Amino acid sequence: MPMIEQLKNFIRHGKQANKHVIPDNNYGNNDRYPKSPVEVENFRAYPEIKSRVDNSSAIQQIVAEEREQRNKMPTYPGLERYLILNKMGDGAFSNVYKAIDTLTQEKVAIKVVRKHELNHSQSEHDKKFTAVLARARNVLKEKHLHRDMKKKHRAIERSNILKEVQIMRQLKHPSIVSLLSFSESPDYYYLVLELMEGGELFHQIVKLTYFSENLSRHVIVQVAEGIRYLHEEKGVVHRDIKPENLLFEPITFIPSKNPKVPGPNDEFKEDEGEFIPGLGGGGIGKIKIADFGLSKIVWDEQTMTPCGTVGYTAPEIVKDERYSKSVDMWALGCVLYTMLCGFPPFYDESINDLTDKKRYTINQFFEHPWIKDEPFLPKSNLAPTDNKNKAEVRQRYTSVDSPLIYEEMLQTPVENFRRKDILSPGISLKEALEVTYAVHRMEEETAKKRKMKMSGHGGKSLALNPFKGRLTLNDEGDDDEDTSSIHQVPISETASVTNHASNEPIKMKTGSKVTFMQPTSSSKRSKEIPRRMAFELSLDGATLLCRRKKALGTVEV
Ligand SMILES: Nc1ncnc2c1ncn2[C@@H]1O[C@H](COP(=O)(O)OP(=O)(O)OP(=O)(O)O)[C@@H](O)[C@H]1O
Repeated sequence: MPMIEQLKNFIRHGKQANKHVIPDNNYGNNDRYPKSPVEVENFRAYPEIKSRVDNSSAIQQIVAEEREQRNKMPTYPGLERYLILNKMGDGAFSNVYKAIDTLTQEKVAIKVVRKHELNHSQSEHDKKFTAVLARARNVLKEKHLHRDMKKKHRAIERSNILKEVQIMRQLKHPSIVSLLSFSESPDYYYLVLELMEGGELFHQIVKLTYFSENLSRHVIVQVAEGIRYLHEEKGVVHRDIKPENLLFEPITFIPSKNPKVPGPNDEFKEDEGEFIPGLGGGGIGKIKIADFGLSKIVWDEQTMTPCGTVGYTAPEIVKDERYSKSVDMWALGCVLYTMLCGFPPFYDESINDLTDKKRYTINQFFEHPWIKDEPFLPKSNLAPTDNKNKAEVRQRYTSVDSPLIYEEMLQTPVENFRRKDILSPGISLKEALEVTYAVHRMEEETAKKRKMKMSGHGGKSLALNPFKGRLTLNDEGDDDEDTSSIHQVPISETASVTNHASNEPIKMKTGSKVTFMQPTSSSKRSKEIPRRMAFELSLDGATLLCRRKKALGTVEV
């Protein structure tokens, strides 16, 4: 055992044995160490180190080492109960220390938040904000507005800490760092947290180059469990899921017994060691979500209704994407990508450029080299069926390969490429997935509508016409007949879900309104889909349809 650890053990147990050994105040103060003859006696009496006591020079060395270490640690009024060991990390307004609770002997992490910096623009965070303000001021040219914004910012930061505490207090889950206690002094807020000795997942990704699929799955499932708890049980959206905010408990690293021999084109990867399902690998055991500084409670946990005054919450607020659970789901995907690849999906040195890297527009998609540089794909200015294009592709292809294959492929009916040996007769995987997505979307849209209705803003509520028959999902435009904004689910052209009761196909479009249409309706919305009989899927047990059936009473689907 390293000397320093032995001393810590001594401090821990020695304190239990005799309170006078370690005074309960002045961390970093040399008086904390046994100096008086009585204390030295106590020190010597402690059995675990008795064998070493005879070697006084060794003890002195231990004490000197620890003193040196401890002298670097700051002292905080109100934290006398804790023995601060070392700094584990920091944030914009905080330092996080590893410490020992001398009452319980438990190791903890203490996040010390500087109130002063919440009130003065000294931090990096504030400097950035000042720069933004300067830009805003140039635009606004209104000083009083600038002052208001600044004040507001400080108030927001302060309330963020308290909000973080308020949210964390309610949480109890194996994938979430627990808040053990909260206190404050005139200058600081103290958050005593469950200690995650491994630190940030971020560093481990860097260390191991990237993670194997097994390890990535091990991590992401735990994070997802935490997110599910936050979203489904607590109505909380974290909003800052990233490898820096995912902390881990270390496990012993066991070097790979049969290291994979890398191929000539394989990227170098650090050995991540043996992986044990359920336990972990790469030194990573349990994973927990930390840092709730940007979290929001979006749902009332009791009523499971949107926060805010029900009935007065504007749809914009209810639907606000910044508060949406999908924000965390997006981040979850980014974390998984980062673990598997070793770099994030979106990155740029410049913050401004980075914020531009968001989802592709459809035109950017077509401009991507992976699409654009493929010579045999039809070009956007040439429809795939365009004869000129066909001729061009044909000419290129036949010049490099067998013209026979090309001809053969052209003549082979598409049907022949369908795999008939999977799933139930007549249903392809693609169709199955498309139906799944469509039904999922329908459920989401219905839930959204219900939410809006509950908050009193479902003005254009679910005006379901109880006509037995085809089901269409219309856009939010309610009664307006313009169908230009209706997005067809891919399925609509290729698949249908049969209503077993009426034997009518169910037609699906995306959008937030659900309306039953007369089978014979000539409305623009209900563009007929050729009835495709490629597959049938029983939706008798589908929640959405069952609910609807219940609501309408007369409709059988
Ligand atoms: N419970 C913990 N156990 C171990 N280390 C921790 C713990 N909590 C925080 N840390 C370390 O301290 C760092 C900063 O903590 P945290 O993110 O909570 O602070 P913050 O002030 O909110 O940071 P930021 O300004 O980056 O949001 C973490 O990234 C991590 O390295």
